[in-house]
Amino acid sequence: MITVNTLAKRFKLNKEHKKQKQRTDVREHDGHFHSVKDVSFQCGYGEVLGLLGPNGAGKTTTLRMLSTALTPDKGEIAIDGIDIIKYPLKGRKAIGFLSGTTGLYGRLTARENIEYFGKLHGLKGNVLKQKCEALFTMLDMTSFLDKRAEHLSTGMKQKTNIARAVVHNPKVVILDEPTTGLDIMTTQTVIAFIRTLKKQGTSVIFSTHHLDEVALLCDKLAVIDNGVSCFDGTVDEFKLRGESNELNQAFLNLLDERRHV
Ligand SMILES: Nc1ncnc2c1ncn2[C@@H]1O[C@H](COP(=O)(O)OP(=O)(O)OP(=O)(O)O)[C@@H](O)[C@H]1O
Repeated sequence: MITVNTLAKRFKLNKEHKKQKQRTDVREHDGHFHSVKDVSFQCGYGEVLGLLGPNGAGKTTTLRMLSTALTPDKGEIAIDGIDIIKYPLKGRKAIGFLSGTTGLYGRLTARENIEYFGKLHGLKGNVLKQKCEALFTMLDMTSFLDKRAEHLSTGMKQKTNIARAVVHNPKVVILDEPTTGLDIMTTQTVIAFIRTLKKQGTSVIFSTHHLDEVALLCDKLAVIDNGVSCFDGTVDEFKLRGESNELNQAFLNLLDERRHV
C-alpha cells in the first residue's frame, strides 16, 4: 500500500520570469512556481490507480516525488508505513518508475539493458534469467531482444523501458503516460501487462489523458488540478461526483465545478 499525504513542491523562478509584471499562472508567487500544492491519494496492493489532470496540473511532478527523484517540500509518502522521503533507498527498492525521460543505453541490446538494470538491483544467475524471460514473454519482446536500443522503434523502446522499470519486482509500479505515442497493438500489450501486475498484487499508479484506458484498467482515480487534489476515490464514485456515466464528461464536469466554486 502506498499512501501520499498533502505533498507540495515548488520551483524557484528564474530572474527573467520574476521580472515579468504579468503573472500567467495562479501558482506563481513568492518568487516560486508552486507546481504541486496539496496532493493526497492512496493505492492498495492489487489496485490500479489512474492519475488524471489537465496539462501542467502537476502529475509528473507528483510522480517524480513518488519515485524519489524529487524531494517534496512538504507532505508524506509511505509504502507499507515506511517513510520513503526519509529512507529513499528503501523507496527505490520498493518502486519501479517509468517516465518519459527514462533512458536506455543505446549501445546495449534490449536484453542487455534489462539484464544490466536487474544486476544493479542485485539480481543474478537463474533468478535474473527467469525474471527476464518472463518479462520478455509478457511484453512480447522476443523479436527484438538482440537489437541495440538505439535502433529500436518507439514501441520497442517503451516495452524495454517498462521491463527495465519492473525487473526488480517492485511492490509499487509508477508509470507516467505509459501509452503515449504507442500504436494500438503495443498499447494493448502494455494494458495486458498492467493487468498482470495487478493480478500479482502490485500497486500500479499511472498517469494518462486516455479515459478509455482508465475504464479498462482502473479501480481508483485521483485527479489533480492546478497542483491540488480534487478527487480521490473509486471509478463509480468519480462518475457520481462528475454526474455522468461517461468518464470524459464526468472529468469535464468535475473540473468545471471547481472553476465555478
Ligand atoms: N523544474 C521545474 N521548474 C519550474 N517549473 C516546473 C519544473 N517542473 C515542472 N514545472 C512546472 O510545474 C507544472 C506542472 O508540471 P507537470 O509536468 O508536473 O504537469 P503534468 O500534469 O504532468 O502535465 P502534462 O499532462 O502536460 O504532462 C508545469 O507548469 C511545469 O511547467
